[in-house]
Amino acid sequence: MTQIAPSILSADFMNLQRDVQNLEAAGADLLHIDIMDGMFVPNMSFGAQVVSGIRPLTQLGLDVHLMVEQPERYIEQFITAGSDLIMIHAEATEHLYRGLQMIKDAGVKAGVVINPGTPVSYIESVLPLVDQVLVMTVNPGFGGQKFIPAMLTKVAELAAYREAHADADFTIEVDGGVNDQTIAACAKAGADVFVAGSYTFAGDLATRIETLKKAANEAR
Ligand SMILES: O=C(CO)[C@H](O)[C@H](O)COP(=O)(O)O
Ligand SMILES: [Fe+2]
Repeated sequence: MTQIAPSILSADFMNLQRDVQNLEAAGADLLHIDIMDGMFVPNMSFGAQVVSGIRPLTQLGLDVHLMVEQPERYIEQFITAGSDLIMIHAEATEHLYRGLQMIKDAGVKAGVVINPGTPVSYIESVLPLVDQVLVMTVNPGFGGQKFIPAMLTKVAELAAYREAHADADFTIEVDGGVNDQTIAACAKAGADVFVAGSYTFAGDLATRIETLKKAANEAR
């Protein structure tokens, strides 16, 4: 099933409540929330307080992308803040399995993320545990970057793995440079959840979300 997850990185932070509510009214399926620590990625965004602030404003699931070194230090905060799904980068911790287990033990969905330079084989041992795999289709840290088409082979590899393993029960998400031109190839490769920040906010929200959904569904 296609799910469009607008990233609030492209929202107007001084009018975040308005933008979150407009996204829900416009037909977004999830809210993608980017947390950047200025260490794992060369940019900072905001912390768990913002997730707590958003939580009572919307019924949408909060899809939290932690671009943070040693994310296990902050997992509890993001659970308490009301995240529905917490994703940690495979490259950011020596204790990937432990981090994912911490999230699952709290009854929250857990996701693993891989950077453009990280192969699917690196996360194979955690695939039976996770609810979502996020394939970065840009180098993490900034919105508005160009989609990297070579990442599609990883999406297809994950889709084939899921097909072949009865114990695999994860959605495949793509993040970075997703727009009306790039989404079809992602859907064809097997992605289910599509993050779109700059594209969604560059026009009428409902029209853009609908355009993305239609292009993904037609490509399947
Ligand atoms: O994780 C991210 C950046 O690291 C963002 O989710 C992503 O870049 C979305 O922005 P855009 O759709 O503008 O590429
Ligand atoms: Fe993201």
